[in-house]
Amino acid sequence: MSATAFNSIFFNRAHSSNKDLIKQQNVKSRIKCSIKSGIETSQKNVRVGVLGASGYTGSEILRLLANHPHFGVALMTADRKAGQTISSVFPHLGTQNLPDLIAIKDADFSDVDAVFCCLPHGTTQEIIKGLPKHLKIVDLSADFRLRDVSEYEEWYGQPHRAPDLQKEAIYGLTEVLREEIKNARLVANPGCYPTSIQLPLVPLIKTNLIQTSNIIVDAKSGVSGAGRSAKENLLFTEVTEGMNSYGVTRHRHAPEIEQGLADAAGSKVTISFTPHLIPMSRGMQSTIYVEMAPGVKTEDLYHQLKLSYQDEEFVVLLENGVIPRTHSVKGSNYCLINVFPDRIPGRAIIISVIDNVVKGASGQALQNLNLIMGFPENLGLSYLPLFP
Ligand SMILES: NC(=O)C1=CN([C@@H]2O[C@H](COP(=O)(O)OP(=O)(O)OC[C@H]3O[C@@H](n4cnc5c(N)ncnc54)[C@H](OP(=O)(O)O)[C@@H]3O)[C@@H](O)[C@H]2O)C=CC1
Ligand SMILES: CC(=O)N[C@@H](CCC(=O)OP(=O)(O)O)C(=O)O
Repeated sequence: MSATAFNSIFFNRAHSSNKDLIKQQNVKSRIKCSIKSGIETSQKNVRVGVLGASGYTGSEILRLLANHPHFGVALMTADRKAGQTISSVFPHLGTQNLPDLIAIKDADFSDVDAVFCCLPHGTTQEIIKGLPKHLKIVDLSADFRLRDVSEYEEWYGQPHRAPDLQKEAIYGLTEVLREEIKNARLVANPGCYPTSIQLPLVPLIKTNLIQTSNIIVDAKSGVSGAGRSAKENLLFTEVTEGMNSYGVTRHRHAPEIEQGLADAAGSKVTISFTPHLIPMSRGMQSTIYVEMAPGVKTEDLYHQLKLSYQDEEFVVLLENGVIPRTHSVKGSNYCLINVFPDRIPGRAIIISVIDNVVKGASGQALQNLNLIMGFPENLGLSYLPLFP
């Protein structure tokens, strides 16, 4: 289908009244956010802001948007790097015709349709609370992921600053909550560990193939998962040639994962979860140990996952026996999964890999904004991985 045909389908579907249609066409004609990516400026008919564009997830959104036929970057913010050009901060994006980085307080959102919010958790609630209500928002931070604000306060150690907005937020695990996301104004994009863990477990729990009482997750992340700001434990000397677990028994992603698994089970679920930092820049593996329901075999888990994801572009069950590797998802929006029999009867081992910055953050965020705006959800995302 041509991009022009997409445009007319999109505008007819998403904007039913003539008034809205004219408004959108005006927005389209005003667009100046040209991008030297082979996609014509005139086709970029949705104006997008990237808040936190000088960070890892913000820059990854910009990389993905370079190949998006409809989303043009109208505005980009930074904190310490406000006032700088994108090519000085990220030379790999310097070929793109992007606006300069500005402080959020100087941003004018009147001509912007949607924002990706790529800001640190804890500061995001206050910022989103102050944004104009016409904006569609995909928030990559953890600030709106936990439905229960008291649980947020317990795990994040500070009061929730936007409890009313929390009620409106839809959790953005795309393959699981697609229909809800389509109608959302504010999407709470999942954390990277929660994405890699829930994608394999939710279908197995929903179909009662595994016990929910004894789930153990051993997960590993590349260092970009911790963001771009300088921290002592992220120095090259601290990270290289070694690995370490962190957040043992108390990582803030545990309640997020348990919330999603409890929704699938219809009852409370508690997991053992230990994350590790390993010396690579991007990538994430979750190795998940589960106890199967009585009479269930590993092949049943495999077939159920195959069935659940048979129509999904980005969640892929590998061939029997093939081990998922982080190398095989680098730079892409894929989640690769496989299931193996444990030597202990009745138990299975599930391995799930993603790129933490793509499917674990910016890629899934783009999938979600595509859905909200009525576009095919894979637009801008059909990259093959960068193996090796
Ligand atoms: N990295 C990852 O793999 C994942 C990250 N996330 C979440 O996404 C969000 C962004 O992460 P990431 O890109 O890694 O983080 P970075 O630290 O790399 O980037 C943070 C961005 O926010 C800006 N910023 C920092 N403080 C403020 C402030 N007080 N007001 C306005 N802007 C501010 C920074 O600007 P400047 O650089 O100019 O100071 C920068 O642009 C976080 O909430 C993170 O937890 C979610 C999933 C995975
Ligand atoms: C390696 C590393 O430090 N990873 C981060 C998780 C990244 C992520 O998904 O973070 P949010 O929940 O903040 O969005 C961590 O463990 O806190």
